[in-house]
Amino acid sequence: MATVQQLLASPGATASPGSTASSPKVVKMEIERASQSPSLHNGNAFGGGALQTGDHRVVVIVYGQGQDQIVSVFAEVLGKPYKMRDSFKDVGHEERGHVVGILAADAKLDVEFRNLEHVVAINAHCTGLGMPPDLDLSAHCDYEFLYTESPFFRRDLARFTSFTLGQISHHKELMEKPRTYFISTTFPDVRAALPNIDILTVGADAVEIRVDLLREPLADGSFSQVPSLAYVGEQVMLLRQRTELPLIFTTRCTRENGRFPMDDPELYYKYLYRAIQWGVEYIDVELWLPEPMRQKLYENRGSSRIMSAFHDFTGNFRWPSSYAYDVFRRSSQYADIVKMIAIINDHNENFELEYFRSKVRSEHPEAPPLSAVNMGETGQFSRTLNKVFTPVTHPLLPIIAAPGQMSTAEINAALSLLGQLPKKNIYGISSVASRSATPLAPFYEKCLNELGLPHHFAIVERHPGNPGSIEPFCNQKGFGGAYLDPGFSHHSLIKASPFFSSMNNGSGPGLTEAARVIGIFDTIVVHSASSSTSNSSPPSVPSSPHRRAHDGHGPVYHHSALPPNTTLILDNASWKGIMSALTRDLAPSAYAGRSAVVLASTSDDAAAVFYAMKALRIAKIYTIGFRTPSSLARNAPPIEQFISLESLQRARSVADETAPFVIVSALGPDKSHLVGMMIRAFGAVGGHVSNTKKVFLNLADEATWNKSDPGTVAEKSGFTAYGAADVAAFTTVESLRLLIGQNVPYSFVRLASGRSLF
Ligand SMILES: O=C1C[C@@](O)(C(=O)O)C[C@@H](O)[C@@H]1O
Repeated sequence: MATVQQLLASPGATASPGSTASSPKVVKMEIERASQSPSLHNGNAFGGGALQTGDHRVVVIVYGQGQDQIVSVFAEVLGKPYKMRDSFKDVGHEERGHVVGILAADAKLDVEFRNLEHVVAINAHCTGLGMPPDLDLSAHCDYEFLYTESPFFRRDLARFTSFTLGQISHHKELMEKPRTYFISTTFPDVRAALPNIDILTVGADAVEIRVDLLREPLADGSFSQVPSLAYVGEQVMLLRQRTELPLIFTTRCTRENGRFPMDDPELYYKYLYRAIQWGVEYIDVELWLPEPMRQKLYENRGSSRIMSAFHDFTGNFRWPSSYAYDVFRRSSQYADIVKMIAIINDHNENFELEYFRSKVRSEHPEAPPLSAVNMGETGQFSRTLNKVFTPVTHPLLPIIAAPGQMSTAEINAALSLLGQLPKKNIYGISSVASRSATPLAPFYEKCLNELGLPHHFAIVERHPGNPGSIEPFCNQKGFGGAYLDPGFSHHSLIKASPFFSSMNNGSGPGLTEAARVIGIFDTIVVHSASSSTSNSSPPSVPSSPHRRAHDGHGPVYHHSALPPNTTLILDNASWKGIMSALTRDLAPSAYAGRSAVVLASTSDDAAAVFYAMKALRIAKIYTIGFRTPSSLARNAPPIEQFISLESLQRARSVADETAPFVIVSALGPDKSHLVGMMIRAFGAVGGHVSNTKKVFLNLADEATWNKSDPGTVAEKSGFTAYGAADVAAFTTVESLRLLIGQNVPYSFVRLASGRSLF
């Protein structure tokens, strides 16, 4: 597989920016070429992040006394075997492909002198033991993972590992989204937020932790002026254990409406760099901080992204001034996002901000995206117009983080009043059987309400034998998109529907790469060129020739009641649901180079699985129960059909890392004997390569299985099992993103829909 070498700075052993420590470490990482990864190809991502091959150095876990089991959990998440060693100098070339554990007391002796090209050091510290992490180890390791022994949040470890080691990244996908929001939490102790975190974060793409607002209680009953690193670390850990959203780490200074003192800039470096080591996705770096410090943070940001921050509370700031352009220029130097926020006196200054926004965008197309709003009531209008990481509040928060902050629902209501968010009809198109399995209507209504969206949602039935029966729902002025459960073949749709086949001068509707390769679509996205909010546009414009034939040529549908500047795009969300479920507790690397067994009765049931497998770099797929058409096989990992017992035996006898590692079944209870046989056949063999448990995913509706649920059987045979419910919830997150353009976290989907529904 072709790779490109990219130089990425990784956080390494560090010193303060003013010290004479060596220059930032530059480490070679292999990043897959975009065009070869389904996830990148599509401009889409899984679980909120695009897949990359990441950091290839030997991962060394520094663990505390009595905590050696954490090494095996890291190894399991990464899908690697592990070894214990006594020092960093013992980590040689034989350790390649392994995770290595070194006891903290031993690691302290030579962590500073480790070979940075060869190893990446993670200080794993259990906060439950009552001691803060060792300061030297914190400072000298590349990263630090804080965890609690009980309950142990395996997902947090999978996420930390995938992110810090560069296997997933959220940033690209978020920046492609038409609108992004972050919620500024203002709790003195995040524990107060946790019971409501699912509802608080509906509509948010990231969660800001205002470190300066945290209040660490002291023994004498008072609060420390600045919360200690140990306290902040624990707060970050607690928050991250409970939300899958990227975090933004903010130490807002006193001059900019915060509480962090300004007399010692070094303090900021200490906290912000530690946040990078903790694997926080976004680091807010204020522009007033010394340039060498900002530069050093930027160059050592590893996988984290820097959000430069500038606030002006004087009331004298003017968007048309050369000062404003200078602030943008200086911010851009060391930032992945530039944030500029000011107090204004007159409503017209909102329009000045819009002019500023469009000017910097057109004059500096290469500059980082700009997130800019005005504060106070007068500035609220600008909060409805900003599209990149708009800060939002929520009624459940104790205080607003800045004057004039609005909630996502308030912003949407304002957009709606201004005619920027017209009411649309969104449909769940299902067959009779799936309709009873997933009554999603109340859930969608709950989401639309919570987000203050004016849309109307309805479940409608389609005639199983007639794909064209969906026409009347789609060919209407207010059509706002649909999900289809189950999805169906776009070829059959085009054949059966004059409305769809006549689109784009006869080329048909747009197709995303995923829908084209999989052959099945399960989402219809409406892309309206005139809608400034683009609330239902897809994250990327598909590259199919169909769409290109139409681009920019005015009215396209001959018989359509859809507005002429509207394009329908067929997408597939299921493959991402599958991939998100498979990578919930494992890093993508756990799948790379392994093989899979896929059971289904038709290739249509397996197509989305194949696409997910390709993105996960599965090396081979064994199939059972169906033949794979060549069009599907061309875009999938190499496929071998089990046609005899011998071929099955051959696969069973593979003893290296290419042995079957994951079984995905789409077969119903009537084929339970076959599913059980495969589970037994592959449960006990080939498990010696790493200590990672094999994975079983049941895509068939769980409700129909009763006692013989193959997930339970698989767990008894040593698999980690996931079910259709997990995939359905992740797929719903993806459909909502595509249809209403807003993020509804997985945990909320599971919570609001009720477990029994998924
Ligand atoms: O920078 C910002 C934006 C903000 O100041 C606002 O105006 O909404 C709120 C802060 O919490 C955040 O860090």
